[in-house]
Amino acid sequence: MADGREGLIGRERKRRQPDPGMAQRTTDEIDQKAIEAGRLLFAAECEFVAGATSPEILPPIGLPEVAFAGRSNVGKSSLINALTGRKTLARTSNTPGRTQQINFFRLGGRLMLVDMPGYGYAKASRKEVKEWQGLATLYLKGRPSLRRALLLIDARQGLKPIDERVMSQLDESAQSYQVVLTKADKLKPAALAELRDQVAARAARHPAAHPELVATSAVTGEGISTLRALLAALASPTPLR
Ligand SMILES: Nc1nc2c(ncn2[C@@H]2O[C@H](COP(=O)(O)OP(=O)(O)OP(=O)(O)O)[C@@H](O)[C@H]2O)c(=O)[nH]1
Ligand SMILES: [Mg+2]
Repeated sequence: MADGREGLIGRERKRRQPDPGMAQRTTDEIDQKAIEAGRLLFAAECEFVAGATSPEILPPIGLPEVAFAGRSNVGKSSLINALTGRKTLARTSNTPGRTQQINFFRLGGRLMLVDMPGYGYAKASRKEVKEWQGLATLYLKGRPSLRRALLLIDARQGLKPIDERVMSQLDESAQSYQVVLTKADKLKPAALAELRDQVAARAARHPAAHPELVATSAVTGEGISTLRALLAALASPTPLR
């Protein structure tokens, strides 16, 4: 299936079976419902609300938040654009380190999408790198409204030592996170399947990592409806002011 729903279906089926309220529905109907909930959420209005360069100007706690984190150039901003179906909502660039602040996008009054500055970018001045990463770390560690961090990994590069360090940091702060492969269009299906297994096995050693791994492409749309469905489950059920 082109949008990578297979993984979701397998695990959701296991997880949802004991729920007595679901007894009358088939598992496929439930999966379709999740996909539809994701479609609906991401069809809603999405607007830029704030760009924070220091902890004092983070927007007030409100909506549940999902942060897009990962190395510079991994495709964080592109994934936000692909999910929301808006090409230029988050600024993307060929130049690593483009997103230099934490950008907040309010989706349908139900979820805040948070575009993080990338890590592992060597060219910026040391002071700048320290400042962005200080802010990012502070945000990831101490934000009560952060429901999940998505840790993006470039499918062409796989998990790097710096990603593992970030994962360990998230484990230590008990911040739930989920690995998302990006640029899946760059790999042949067999190589992608192998990478998925490899990364999933490594992620399984990290206590705060969510077991589900999603492979995405902002170019082909692979995995986008699956990720929308997963994020819809984290959103506020009703719009908040
Ligand atoms: N082939 C392919 N290219 C992608 C994909 N997603 C992003 N890119 C490209 O990767 C480059 C970086 O994308 P961005 O979305 O700006 O990456 P980022 O992680 O936000 O980068 P920083 O903000 O600098 O940390 C751009 O040239 C994108 O066009 C994808 O799914 N497939
Ligand atoms: Mg960016």
